[in-house]
Amino acid sequence: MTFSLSNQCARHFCQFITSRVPSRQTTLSALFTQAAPSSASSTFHSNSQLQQIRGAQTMPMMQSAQDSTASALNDLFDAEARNMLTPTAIVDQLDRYIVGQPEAKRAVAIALRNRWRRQQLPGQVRDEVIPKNILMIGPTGCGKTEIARRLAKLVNAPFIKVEATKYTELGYVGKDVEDIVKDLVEASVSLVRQRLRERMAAATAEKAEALILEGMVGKHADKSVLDAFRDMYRCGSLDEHTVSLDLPQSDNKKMNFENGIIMLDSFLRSDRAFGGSGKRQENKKQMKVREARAAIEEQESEKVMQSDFVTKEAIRAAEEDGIVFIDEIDKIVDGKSGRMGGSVSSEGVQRDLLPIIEGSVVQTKYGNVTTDHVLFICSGAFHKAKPSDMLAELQGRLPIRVELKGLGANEMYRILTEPDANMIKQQQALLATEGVDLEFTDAALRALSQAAETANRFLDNIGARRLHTVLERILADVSFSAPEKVEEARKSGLERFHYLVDEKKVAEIMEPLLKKQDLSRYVL
Ligand SMILES: Nc1ncnc2c1ncn2[C@@H]1O[C@H](COP(=O)(O)OP(=O)(O)OP(=O)(O)O)[C@@H](O)[C@H]1O
Repeated sequence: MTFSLSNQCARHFCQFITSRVPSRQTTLSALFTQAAPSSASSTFHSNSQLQQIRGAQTMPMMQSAQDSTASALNDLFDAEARNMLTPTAIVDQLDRYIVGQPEAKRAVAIALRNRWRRQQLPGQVRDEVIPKNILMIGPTGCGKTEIARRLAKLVNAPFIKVEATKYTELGYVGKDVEDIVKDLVEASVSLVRQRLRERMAAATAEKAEALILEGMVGKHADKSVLDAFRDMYRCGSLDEHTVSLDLPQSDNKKMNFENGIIMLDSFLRSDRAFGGSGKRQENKKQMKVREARAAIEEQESEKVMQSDFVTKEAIRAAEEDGIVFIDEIDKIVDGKSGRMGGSVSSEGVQRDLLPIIEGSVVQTKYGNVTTDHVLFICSGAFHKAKPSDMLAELQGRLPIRVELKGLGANEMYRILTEPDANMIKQQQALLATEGVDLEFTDAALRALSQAAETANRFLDNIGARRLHTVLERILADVSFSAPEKVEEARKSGLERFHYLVDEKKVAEIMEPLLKKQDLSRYVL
């Protein structure tokens, strides 16, 4: 079995050998069949020779892996970072992604801060404080969902968006309103799992490293040897090398969860087993280092994923931090006829939604979930019905009303150019992967925004979503032919293909389309 060492690693390793372990120099140097700094890689034989260097002491790495895992789990939702999120800081963050709509941003920032304030209160008062839910009123595509979604992301809150029209009065065919809470818990479970994975990444990597190195150099290897192997492991030189590992059984017992503190019993037990003191079924496996790393990391995170901690934390996060965005609430409001979609009473759906928004307990497969402190953000255009047509009780539960403005050409231009990772940057990044340098003149961006606004006026007003269709239209040619264009450019000695979108190009593509409204209905 052979494995490769990159130049850098080889140099690193040689320096290490000569500077730190002169007594082992001959043995370790003999492992290299080739260590010329100019060669692309160095090769040395492994398994049998590795046996020669197995020696003295093992590093106390297990303990540090456990410590970092425990701390990763205990600060899963960045409590410290949340403390810093004042309303001003929240609005500043939202400004990075959403153009304008200052009132709506302020309203959600206050709602979020109120949540934090509530969590600082002593138990009894805390339970009395109910969230002030929000009603966003504004045309389609003006940023209502985006504000709520970004807000949730900012604080890692479980978030779901639902369409009010999907829910029907109890007893009718359709989704049951309780599904809202069930979906929220599912979102919360996914979020907790994802956060755990991210948080445990360092700890599981550390654990994998410790186990693999132990498998390679033995439990009693000299510290200097272990350090040398760690250097090689970290620069990937051992990836293709085979290691024999005593993997823990995957059916580890679930972790316990008591008083909000995770008991890492089973985790520690499995570590002890690796130290040789625990009694455990033998499960020796030969595998490549890179496979072993993936297997250990997966197994370590699965141990936590299957624990009670995930469900308990998911329910807590849904109850305390959950945000439910109910879109098209105006579609279940019809003051005059009291009918929705010709079949089910809109008032009935509103009545069904009420207990969820007011606060009730819903049974889910993960356990009971109380909705008292879930933040509900309802939204609608309210072109026909008015907010005052809603059931009085529902109106009372949505005390914060904010109006969002429709988007004109100027806002469209800002949406195109201002947010982090805006549409233009995205397109440039996509085409750059092919070797295309995409450039827009400022006049082209203005013309494009104007065309989007005109299309919204003549066709349906779909807000900023129109920018996507217009931009796709303008870039359709270069998107299709990018590989060939780059090839041609390279043949003529250029590294990359430059594609300029100027005002003229926008006019050439958009003007004929905007003149033929029948056609633009399909392509824009
Ligand atoms: N003010 C804005 N700033 C930045 N992007 C925006 C803005 N308004 C809309 N967008 C973009 O347009 C798209 C649609 O926006 P969003 O989903 O927020 O619409 P909405 O107001 O919730 O409408 P609907 O009720 O139809 O869902 C999203 O991709 C969003 O990023």
